[in-house]
Amino acid sequence: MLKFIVKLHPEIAIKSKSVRKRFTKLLENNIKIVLRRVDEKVQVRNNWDNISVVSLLDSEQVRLDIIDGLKRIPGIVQFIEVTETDFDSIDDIYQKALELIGHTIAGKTFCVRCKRSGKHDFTSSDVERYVGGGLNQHVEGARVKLSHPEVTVRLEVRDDKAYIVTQTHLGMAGFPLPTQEDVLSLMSGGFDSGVASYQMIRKGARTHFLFFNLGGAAHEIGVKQASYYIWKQFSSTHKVKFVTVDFEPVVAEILENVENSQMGVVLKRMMMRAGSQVAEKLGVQALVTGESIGQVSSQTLANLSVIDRVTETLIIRPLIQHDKQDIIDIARKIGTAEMAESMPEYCGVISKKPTVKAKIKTILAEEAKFDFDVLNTVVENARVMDIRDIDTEAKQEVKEAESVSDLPEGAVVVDIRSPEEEDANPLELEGIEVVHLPFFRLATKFGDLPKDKEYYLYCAKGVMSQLQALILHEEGFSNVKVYRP
Ligand SMILES: Nc1ncnc2c1ncn2[C@@H]1O[C@H](COP(=O)(O)OP(=O)(O)OP(=O)(O)O)[C@@H](O)[C@H]1O
Repeated sequence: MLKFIVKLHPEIAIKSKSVRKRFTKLLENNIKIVLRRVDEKVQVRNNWDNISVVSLLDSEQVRLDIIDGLKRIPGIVQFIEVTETDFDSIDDIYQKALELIGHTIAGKTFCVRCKRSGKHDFTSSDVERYVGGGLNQHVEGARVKLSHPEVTVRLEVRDDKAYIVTQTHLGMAGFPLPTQEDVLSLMSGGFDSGVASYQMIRKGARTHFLFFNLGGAAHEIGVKQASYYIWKQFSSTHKVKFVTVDFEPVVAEILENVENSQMGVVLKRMMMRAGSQVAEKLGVQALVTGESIGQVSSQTLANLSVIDRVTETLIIRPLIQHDKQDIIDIARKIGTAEMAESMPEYCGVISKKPTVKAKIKTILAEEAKFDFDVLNTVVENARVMDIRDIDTEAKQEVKEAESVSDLPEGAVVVDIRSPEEEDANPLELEGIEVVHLPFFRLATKFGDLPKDKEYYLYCAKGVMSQLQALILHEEGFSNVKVYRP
């Protein structure tokens, strides 16, 4: 039996009874949805102070999948893994503790904490002393230290069962989805907008995605895949929309009419205007961007203030004070960094000397030359899709092989992982030709491979391989598929 206990987030625990009830109910439901994909009979119980998860599928893979699932559900700060055991005496509890957690205290200071409920002829302190004493004596280098020990061994005795905490895991924290109102995240696919979207999901806001296509087909593919990935990883319990607005006509109008140094701010204001209209259509109250103070010369307070004044809609900038390195670290942790690194960026407008001190009067004068029918038309023609269709469409476009036996005769597998990843986990496929071409070289080197073969891209998670295959298709390489075992 696998058992986990999801501790209640301290920020949820201090809420009023009715709010706490609503939050924990949502969390319970989300846990059920995610974990039923691992074990459809998983038992999830809301015990008010915690939520317990039990699976009778006693396999290591199921255990790892449950841990992975719980780590990707907003609103979970911490969860513990527990082993349940029967006992007749305190010594039975000690023996089981020695077997399960003895190795975790070797060479360390530790203490034992026990909670007890039910009728027993011993107290919880008796258990702490007996188990602590035994471990102190029999585990190499382990030493009891009651204040500030390196490891705390946690036990619970409830009636005729004892529970031993074998591991503590950290979750993504935040609040359960959807305890906050919906938001619409402006996604450009770089490090920032991906992390900003993740931060809003983490805070319990159902996060829809909006992409302004400035003219790069490969960029659109990249942003769609990155958005789908973020949704699938952290908020797949709730359906969201992905919206594409064709911004090429708006860019053309800006290039033609707006003074060079003001183009960047005007483009952002056009995005906010369009974003507000799309948000209204979707019934969403706030826009999210990945902007951060001083990150690029145009992201100054003066410019952000002028950008804000274009709309009444709330604009949230979760990364406003983050350093770039922090953002990249988070992107790496959540798995969007490689996608951001390989995102074919498309700027649309490039100013030689972009203003860092936009003035509302100057901007309004520039915008007076702009034909707003162009903006209204692109918003009217916005394509709103269910985010799940991104994957369906991608799978229709790029064929997949799920095992070596699916690979046709003469097929070549292209390992697109980074050299470090390849070294750590080499890909060995008997009888199949494997070529190594890291994803960041595909754009420049794929064309050099012989044209008469079929290529199956491979990466660890199957996300980058799909993204890169779609981009290569867009570039005319129809002989590219995905190998996703
Ligand atoms: N084509 C676009 N579609 C949707 N949103 C966009 C687009 N371009 C920019 N944005 C929004 O504006 C923010 C700032 O964009 P900008 O290009 O100035 O900075 P950036 O550092 O390149 O952002 P990112 O790392 O997110 O690509 C982005 O984080 C995103 O929220």
